[in-house]
Amino acid sequence: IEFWRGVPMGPPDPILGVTEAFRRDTNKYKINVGVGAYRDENGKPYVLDSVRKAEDILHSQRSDKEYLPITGLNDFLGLAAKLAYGPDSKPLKENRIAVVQSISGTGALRIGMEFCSAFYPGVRAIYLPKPTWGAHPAIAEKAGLSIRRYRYFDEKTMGLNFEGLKADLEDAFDGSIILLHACAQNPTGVDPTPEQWKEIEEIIRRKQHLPFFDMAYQGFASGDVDVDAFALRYFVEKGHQVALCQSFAKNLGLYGERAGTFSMITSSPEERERVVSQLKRVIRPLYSSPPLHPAQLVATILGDPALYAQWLGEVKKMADRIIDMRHKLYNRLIELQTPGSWEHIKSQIGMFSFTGLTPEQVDILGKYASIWMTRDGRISMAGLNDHNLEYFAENVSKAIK
Ligand SMILES: Cc1[nH+]cc(COP(=O)(O)O)c(/C=N/[C@@H](CC(=O)O)C(=O)O)c1O
Repeated sequence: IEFWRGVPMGPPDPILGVTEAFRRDTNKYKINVGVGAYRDENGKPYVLDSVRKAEDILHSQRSDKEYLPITGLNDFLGLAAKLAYGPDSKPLKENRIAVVQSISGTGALRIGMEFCSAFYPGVRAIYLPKPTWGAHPAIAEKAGLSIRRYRYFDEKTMGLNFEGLKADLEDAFDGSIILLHACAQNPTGVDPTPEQWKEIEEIIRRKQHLPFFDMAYQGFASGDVDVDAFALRYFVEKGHQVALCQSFAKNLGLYGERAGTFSMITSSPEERERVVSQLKRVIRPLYSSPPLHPAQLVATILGDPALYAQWLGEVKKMADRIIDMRHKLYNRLIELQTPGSWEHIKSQIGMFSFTGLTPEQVDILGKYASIWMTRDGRISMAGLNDHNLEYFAENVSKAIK
C-alpha cells in the first residue's frame, strides 16, 4: 500500500523559502534581505560576545541534563519577565504574572493562542494587523482561534493607517483578542508613536479587549530595552491583563537556540496558579518540557550585571548599524534619482523596511540581480552593509525606473 501517494508538495514558506532561493543562487553578488536575522557589516551571522562568555561559564559549570519542569527554568522565567515588564512592575511584585518558557517567540504564540482557544471567555477570534508576520495566521488557526484583521498600514503614506486601525478596534466585538506588535512591527517597520499608543490603549480599555502582545524585538528597535517595552508597560500600568509572547531570537542573537517565554497577567497569585496549571496542560502534550541550554544561556546573561551591561551595549550596536544602513540606503536611492519618496526607509524602525516594491519588481530583482526578499517588498535591513549597498540601491533603482 502506498500510504502517502496523495500527499501534495507544499509551497515554500514565504519567508524561509527566500533563504533557500538565496542559498541555491550561485551569483557572487547575491544579497539576502529576506529572513529577519541580523548580519554584521561583513554579512556574517553575529554571535554576541556576552553569549560566548555565557557559553564558557555554562561549560565550566558541567551541570546535569535533567528534565526542566514543564514551565521551564525558574531563574530564566523571573529574569525574562523582569526584562519585559521592568524591575518595578507592580503585577510582577505581587506575583500575579503567569510565565512559562516557550520554544522562542513562535512557541509562545502557539501556547498563548491555544490557552485562549480553551479558556478565553469572549469571542474565540484574534484580530491580526494587516499586514502582520507571515506565520501569525497559521499559528492562530492551528491553535483553534478564528482570524479577523484590523487595518494597520497605509500604502499611500507608507506609514500607519491610524484612523483605520482605531475604527476597526472600535467595530470589533467588545472583549476581542487584539494582537499587538510591541515594537518594530513586522513586516512594515511602522510603530505607533507613544501618543498613538495612548489612544489605542483607551479604545482597548473601553472595549475591554485583551491586548495580546508579540514582543520579538525588545531592544532591537530603538537600541534601548526600556524604550522598546513602552507600549507593553503602558498597558500594564493602565491595568490591562496583557498576554505577552517574548522572543530572544533577535535581541540576543539566539535564533537557533529557541529561547522565549509566554506570560499573562492575572488578578491574584491564586489565579496565577490556576492559569499556570492550565498552561502546563497545553505544553505537556505539545513537547512536554522546554530545552535546557537556551534558558541557562539567557539566565546567565540577564542574571550577571557585567554580562547584562555588555549585552545592552551589543543590542544597541546592532540597532545602530541597522539605523545607519537606513540612512545610507535612503541617501543612495535619492542620489540615483529613484522615483517616489523614500522617507519611509528612514522613518520605519527595527529589523525591516517595507519598501513598496511590487511582487513583480521583487521577482525581477531575484531573477536578474540575485537580490532576495519576500514578495511583499519587505527587506531585512541587516542584510545590507557598506560592501553591497551600492549594488542593492542601483538595482532597486533600476527595477523601479
Ligand atoms: C513578530 C514576530 N513574532 C515572532 C517571530 C518568531 O520568532 P522566533 O524565532 O520563533 O522567536 C518573528 C520572527 N520573524 C522572522 C523570522 C521568521 O520568520 O521566522 C522574520 O519575520 O523573518 C516575528 O517577526
